[in-house]
Amino acid sequence: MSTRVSAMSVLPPVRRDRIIAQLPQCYRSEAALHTKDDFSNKVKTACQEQRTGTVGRYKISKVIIVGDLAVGKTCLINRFCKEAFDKNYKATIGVDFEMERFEVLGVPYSLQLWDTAGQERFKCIASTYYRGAQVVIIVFDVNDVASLDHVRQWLEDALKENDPTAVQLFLVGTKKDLSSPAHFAQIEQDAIKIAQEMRAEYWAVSSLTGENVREFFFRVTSLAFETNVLAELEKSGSRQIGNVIKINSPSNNACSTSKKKQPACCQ
Ligand SMILES: Nc1nc2c(ncn2[C@@H]2O[C@H](COP(=O)(O)OP(=O)(O)OP(=O)(O)O)[C@@H](O)[C@H]2O)c(=O)[nH]1
Repeated sequence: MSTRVSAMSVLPPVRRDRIIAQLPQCYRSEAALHTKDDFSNKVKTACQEQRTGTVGRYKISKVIIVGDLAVGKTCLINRFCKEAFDKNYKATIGVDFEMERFEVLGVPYSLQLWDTAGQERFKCIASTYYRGAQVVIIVFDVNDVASLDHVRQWLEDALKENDPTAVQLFLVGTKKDLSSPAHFAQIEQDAIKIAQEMRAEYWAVSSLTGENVREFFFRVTSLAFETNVLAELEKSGSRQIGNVIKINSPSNNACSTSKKKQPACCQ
C-alpha cells in the first residue's frame, strides 16, 4: 500500500457553516451582478456529474479588498473569518491574507482574501499584490462621503493590474450600525448609482453587529464559483469541438464523405 499522503487528503473537512447548497440572493436587485434565483442548471449538472475541471481540485480564487484607510476592510474579513471584531484601529501595513475553504454544490472551493492597506504610504506595497484577482471588493464607510467619492480611484488602480472583463466587482458600504436611517438612505442611493456605473454588486454591512457579512461573502463565493465552473465547461467544450474538427477534417479522415478522391475502403 502506498504511504504517500496527498496534500488534499490531509486537509480537515470543510466547516459545516461554509457549505453552500443554494445561490445566496443579492442585497439590492438594482445593483446586482445578476438576480437569478439559483445557480444555472449547467453548473448544477456539472457539479453533480463531477465535471468541474480544476474547480474542486486545486482552484483557489484570489479576492482583493481595497478602499480608504480605516473604512473597515480588516474588520470585515475578521468578522467573517474569525467571528471577531476589534474596536481599536490598527492600520494594515502592506497586505495580509486569509484562506477560506467552502463547499459549493458539493464541490470544494477556496478563496484567498487579500486585505490591503488603505493608508497612502503603504499603498504602493499593497498594489503589487493586486495582480491575478478574480474578485475586487471596494469598501467605503457609509458615514464618510469622501470614502465613497474615492471608490472610482480604487477601482482604476485595481484594474490596472487585472483584466477588467474578467474581474467580478463588489462595492461594500461598512459601519451600517453607526448610520442614521436618513443619512443611510441618502448615501445608499448614491452608492447604488456608482455601483451601477462600475458594474459592481452593491452591499451594506456592519462588522460590529455582523449584519449581512456572512450573506455577502457567501454571495461572493457563489458568484466566483459559478463563473469558474462555466469557464471550465467552456474550456472543455471547446477542447471537445477542437477534437471533433480534427477527427472530421478531410485531411485526417480516410473515410471522408467528400465526393472527390474517396479511398477504396469508403466506396
Ligand atoms: N461601529 C463600527 N466600527 C467599525 C466597523 N468596521 C470597522 N470599524 C472600526 O473602524 C476602524 C477601522 O477599521 P479597520 O478594519 O482597521 O479599517 P481598514 O480599512 O482595514 O484600515 P487600513 O488597514 O488602514 O486600510 C476600527 O476602529 C474598527 O473598529 C463597523 O462595522 N462598525
